[in-house]
Amino acid sequence: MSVLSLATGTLLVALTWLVLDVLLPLRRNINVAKASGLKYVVVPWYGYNRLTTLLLSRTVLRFFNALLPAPGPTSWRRLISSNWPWKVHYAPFEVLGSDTFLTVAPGGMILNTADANVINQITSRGGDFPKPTHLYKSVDIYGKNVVSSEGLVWKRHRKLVAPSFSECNNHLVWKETLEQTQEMLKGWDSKSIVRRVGNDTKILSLNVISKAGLGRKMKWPSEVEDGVSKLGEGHRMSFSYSLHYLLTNVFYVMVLPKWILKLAPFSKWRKAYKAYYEWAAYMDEIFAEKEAEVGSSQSTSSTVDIIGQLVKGQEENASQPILSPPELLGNLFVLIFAGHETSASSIHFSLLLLAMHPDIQRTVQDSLAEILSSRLGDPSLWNYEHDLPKMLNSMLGAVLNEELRLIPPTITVPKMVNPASFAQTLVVDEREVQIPGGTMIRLCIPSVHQNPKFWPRSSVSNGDHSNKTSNGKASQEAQREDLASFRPDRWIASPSSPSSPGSTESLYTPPKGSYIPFSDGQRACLGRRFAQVEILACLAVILSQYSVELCPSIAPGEIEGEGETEGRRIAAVDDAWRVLRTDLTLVITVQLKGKGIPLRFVRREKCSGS
Ligand code: HEM
Repeated sequence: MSVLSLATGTLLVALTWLVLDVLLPLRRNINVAKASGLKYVVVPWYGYNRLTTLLLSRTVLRFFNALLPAPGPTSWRRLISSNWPWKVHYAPFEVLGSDTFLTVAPGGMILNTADANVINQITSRGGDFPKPTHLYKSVDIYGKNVVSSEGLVWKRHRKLVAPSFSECNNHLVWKETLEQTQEMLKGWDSKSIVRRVGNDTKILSLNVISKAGLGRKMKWPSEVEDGVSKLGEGHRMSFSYSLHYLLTNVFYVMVLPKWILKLAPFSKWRKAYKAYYEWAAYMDEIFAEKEAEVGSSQSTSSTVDIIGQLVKGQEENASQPILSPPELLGNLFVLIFAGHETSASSIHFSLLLLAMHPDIQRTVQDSLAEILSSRLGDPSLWNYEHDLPKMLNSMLGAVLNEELRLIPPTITVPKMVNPASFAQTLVVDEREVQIPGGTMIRLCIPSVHQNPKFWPRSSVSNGDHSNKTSNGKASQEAQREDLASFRPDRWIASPSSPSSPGSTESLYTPPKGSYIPFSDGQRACLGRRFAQVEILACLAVILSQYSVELCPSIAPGEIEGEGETEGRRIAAVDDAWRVLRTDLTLVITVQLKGKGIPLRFVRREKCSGS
C-alpha cells in the first residue's frame, strides 16, 4: 500500500469519526438544548468524561489558554473545567441572563443551576434526580457506603449510619473539641507566628473525629507526627499515623489498583498501601473490642461514638445484619474522609477572615463574653445544652454561616436526571422544561451563594438591610462586591434589636435552595450538626483567649506618619485577599495551596489595638 493511500485512508477514518462521533451527536444535543428553551453554551468535550477531560485539558485547553487572552465567564475555556463555579461564581449566569443554563458537548449535556427554586425541586425529588454514583466510585476504597450509593442500597446504608449522629454524639464532639483546641493552643502559644494554621486544624479535626467517630483518643499532635511509637501488637505503623498517612495520600489509594501500590518502586506509594492495610487491620480489632463492649454493657456509654452506634445497630438486626464487614469499614472511612477536611478548612478560613476583619472579630468576642460571662476563660465550665444554641444564633454562628457561603468546602453537588426515565420536568422561571433522562446536573454552590436574587445586602454596605436596589449599574456593582465580601452581619436578622451585640439574635434564614454548603433534601450532609458543633466550639475556645491577627509584610517604619499601624494592617489585608484569590484551589475540597497565610495569635490582654 502506498503512503498516499495510507494517508487517504487515515484521513477518511478520522473524518468518519469526526462526523459520527463528534458533529452528529453535537448537532443532536444542540437540538435538544434548543427544544428545552434554556440558554446554552457549546463546549468541545463533555466535562464528566474524566479521561477525555484529563487529556484535553492538558493539551488543547492549555494551548488555547496560552494563545488567547484570559477567558470570559461564558467562554468554553472557562466552562469546560468542573471547578468554574469556584472561579467565576455567579458571573456566567449574569452574563447569560439566566440562573439555569446548559453546557452542550458531543458527549452529552450538563444542566448548571444557581436558581434556588430549581435546586429545591432537584434536591427534594431524589428519585427523579438521583446522585450519579459512578462519580463516587473512588471513595469505595474499603467498601460501598452511604456517600457512594443510591436507591435501595443507599437507604440500607443510611438506615444504619444516620442514628449514629445523635445528640449524645454531638456532646462528645463538643467535649473533645474543647479539649483538643486547648492542646492545639499550647503549641501556638509558644510561636510568635503560626505559619500553617490549616495543617493544625486538619490534625485537630482528625483527632476529634477519631474520638467521636471511632472511640479512639488521639493526643495532640505527637501521635500523628511519630509513625512507629505506640505500635499495636503485630502492626508496622501506629493507628493514628496510618490514618493520617492514608488521608494525606488518599488520592493514590483511590486511583491506583492496590497491587500496583503494594509493589510500586516509589516508597510513598508503598507506604500509602501500608497505611491503607494497617488502618483496616486496626479497625478490625476496634470492631471486635466494640462488639464485646456493646454486648456486655448495659450503659449507653459504649454507643456514644459512631462506631458503637453502628455495632449496636448491626446487633439489633443480628439475624440479617444491615451491612457487610467491608461496608461497615467503608462507611467509617467515608465519614472520616467527608468530615475531617471540610470542618478543618472551615475553621482555618474563619480564623483567616476574622484576622482580616478585626472589627468583626471584636463583635464575636463581645458576643462570646456575653454568652459565657464569668466562665469565658475556662472551657471546662462550658455547657453544650446551654451555650451551643446561643453560639449558633450569635455573631459567631453568623461568621460560620458567612464563611461557608463565601468559601464552601464543596463546590458542586452533582445530580442527574433519572436515566431510567425518558425525561423529567423542571419548572424554570415559571415555565415547564423537559430535561432528557441521563442529563447530568451541577448544583453550583458558590454561584447560588452569590446570586443577588436570594441574598439581602449586609447592613454595612446597605444601611437598611434590604435587598431592594435601584436599577443603576453602580448599584449592581455594589451588590456584586457585597456578595463577594465577608459580611457576617447579613445573617443577623434583626440588627436593631436591643440585645447587642447579637448573642441572642436569631439568624437570617435564606430562601430554600439558596444556601446549600451541606447540600439539601434527603441526601443532605449527615454530619452537619457534628461539623457545626466542632467548628463553633473550636473558634469559641480560640477567640475567648486569643485575638488572631495577620502578619504585615511591611516592616515597621516603612510607612511614615501617624497612620503607620493602620497602613501596615490595610496592606496585610490586601495581601491576604490577593493570596485568597490566587491560591485557593480545589483539591477534593477548597484548600489554600502554596505558602499559605501566616497568622499571629495574641493573648487577649496583650492584643495590639485592643
Ligand atoms: C463544614 C463541614 C461540612 C460540609 C460543608 C459538608 C458538606 C457536604 C455536602 C455538600 C454533602 C453532599 C455531597 C454530595 O451529595 O455529593 C455532604 C454529604 C455528606 N456528609 Fe458532609 N459536610 C461537612 C461535614 C461533615 C462531617 C463532619 C461528616 C461526618 C462526620 C459528614 C458526613 C457526610 C455524609 C455521610 C454525607 C453523605 C450523606 C448521604 O448521601 O446520605 N460531613 N456533606
